[in-house]
Amino acid sequence: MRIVAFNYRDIPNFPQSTVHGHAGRLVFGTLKGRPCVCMQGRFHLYEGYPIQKITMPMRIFKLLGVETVILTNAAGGLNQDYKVGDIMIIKDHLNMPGFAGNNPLAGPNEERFGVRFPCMSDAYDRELQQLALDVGLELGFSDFLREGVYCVLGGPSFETIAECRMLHKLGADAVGMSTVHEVIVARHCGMRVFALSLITNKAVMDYDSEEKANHEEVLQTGKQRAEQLERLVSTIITRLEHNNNFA
Ligand SMILES: O=P(O)(O)O[C@@H]1C[C@H](O)[C@@H](CO)O1
Ligand code: HPA
Repeated sequence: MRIVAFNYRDIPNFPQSTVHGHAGRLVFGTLKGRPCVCMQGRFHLYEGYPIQKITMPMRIFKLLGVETVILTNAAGGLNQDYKVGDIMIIKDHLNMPGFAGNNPLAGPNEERFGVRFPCMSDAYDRELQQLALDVGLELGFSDFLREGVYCVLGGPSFETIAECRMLHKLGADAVGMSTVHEVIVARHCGMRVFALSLITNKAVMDYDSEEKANHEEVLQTGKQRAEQLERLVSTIITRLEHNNNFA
């Protein structure tokens, strides 16, 4: 497979990855015959970037002709049935920074991308969720494939026990520090969105627990499930190719 990669630092006005484990490259290539562009590393609020800057790649992708965006993240599991290593198909989100007015679409609306008040009740494409479940079944991944609600916080501190308990009560199954802002901007400009969380750690919900969330565990679980995640995503992409409804 031929790929062409650009370091973020060589792309004018592109933000730089500052997080350990995020390579900071934009990779163009074909995956199972379909043209793709892949971000090796994303941007987060906690890196200090304005929210419009961390979501800028979504608008670049739209201008490049991208129709479907597949987002992945690492997240802490709030749902007590979840295990480390589970892959959660995101069916909805809670946008905590958005509750406080920190929304990537705040400010003058860019009409060439989308409407002032975009709907978010259909943010996560249901056909793609079903496709992922079907593909997961075929690949024998059903034991660790889940569906749930992802909650974004600003980070970079991990959550307190009280915060985890509250988020769980509010209906979140997993908590993280990314994705939702990208989803909002991608949906605003009409791209189809599918998103997955890898449950890299269990959120600490109990004052007797000795467990502590840490980035090393997040990276380690990511490595352990990387191959399966790659098979899941690449097989989903293959199926997009075979179904005109998805093109
Ligand atoms: O970019 P994601 O959301 O996958 O990364 C998560 C959130 C923090 O950046 C980091 C914490 O370990 O992982
Ligand atoms: N909380 C927030 N973000 C995360 C977590 C977590 O427990 N794990 C990976 N990213």
